[in-house]
Amino acid sequence: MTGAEKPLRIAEIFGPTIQGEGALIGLPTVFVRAGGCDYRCAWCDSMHAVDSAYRETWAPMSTAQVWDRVRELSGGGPLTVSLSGGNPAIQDFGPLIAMGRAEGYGFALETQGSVARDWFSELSMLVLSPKPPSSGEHPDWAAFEACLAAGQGAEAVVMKIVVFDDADYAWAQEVAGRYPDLPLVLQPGNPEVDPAVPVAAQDVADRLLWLVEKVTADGWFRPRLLPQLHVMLWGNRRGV
Ligand SMILES: C[S@@+](CC[C@H](N)C(=O)[O-])C[C@H]1O[C@@H](n2cnc3c(N)ncnc32)[C@H](O)[C@@H]1O
Ligand SMILES: Nc1nc2[nH]cc(C(=O)O)c2c(=O)[nH]1
Ligand code: SF4
Ligand SMILES: [Mg+2]
Repeated sequence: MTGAEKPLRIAEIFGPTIQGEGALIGLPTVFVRAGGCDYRCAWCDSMHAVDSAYRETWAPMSTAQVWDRVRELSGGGPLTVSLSGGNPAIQDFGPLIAMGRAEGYGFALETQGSVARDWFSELSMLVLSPKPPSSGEHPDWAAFEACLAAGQGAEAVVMKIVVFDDADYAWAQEVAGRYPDLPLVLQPGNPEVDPAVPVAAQDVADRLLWLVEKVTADGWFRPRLLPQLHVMLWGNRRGV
């Protein structure tokens, strides 16, 4: 590590796999999962990157070390790297994005929209995923709007809302109405987040069907409804 650079805390780097969620669903990608989060969602499927009990498993890595691993896994790529976590926005991924972009890679980043960074403008896609009532968290809308402003220069900004129940659905409709110009994805929530417990693809499909029936019954034609494709394929296994 050089000079005064603060190491990144990295929970895992894995791939190539496919992007299982949202607007880039199905696209081959390599994941960089940052360790640490300012939220504690009741149903978080990535607690190994959130709970400080796992802190010892997060590797301190320089930007160059992270980049070397991404390059190794992607066989020289280029592809669209997925930055997730935890909340990747609580760390400085600006230098990594600059390094990758210089080699023709793109970057998509998933965040709840609680912390804005100027380097959001360098992203191929900023995915903002404000948390619904079932999460137990309460979005700070001023921070969310700062994220939207910071993402102005990004190639795309998308809102992705997880829906577990009727209250989340009503909340998603209300929030979507406040941001009429944002492309919107609704994703059914997965109540089973233990990596050791298998998830039946049919259960994922059933939860998506519940959501499809709601939006079609309501004549709400704006959102795109997508499952967590990786959960259908691999359940909650880590590293895929
Ligand atoms: C693990 S989070 C990490 C990035 C960021 N902290 C966030 O929440 O947007 C990645 C995505 O997974 C979603 N997610 C987390 N747990 C989930 C679950 N049990 N079912 C469905 N989606 C979930 C989040 O809402 C977010 O869109
Ligand atoms: N394949 C795959 N797609 C994903 N999309 C979002 C993920 C995440 O945990 O942020 C994720 C993940 O963990 N794996
Ligand atoms: S904000 Fe994202 S990573 Fe953090 S606890 Fe919620 S779902 Fe998990
Ligand atoms: Mg996940």
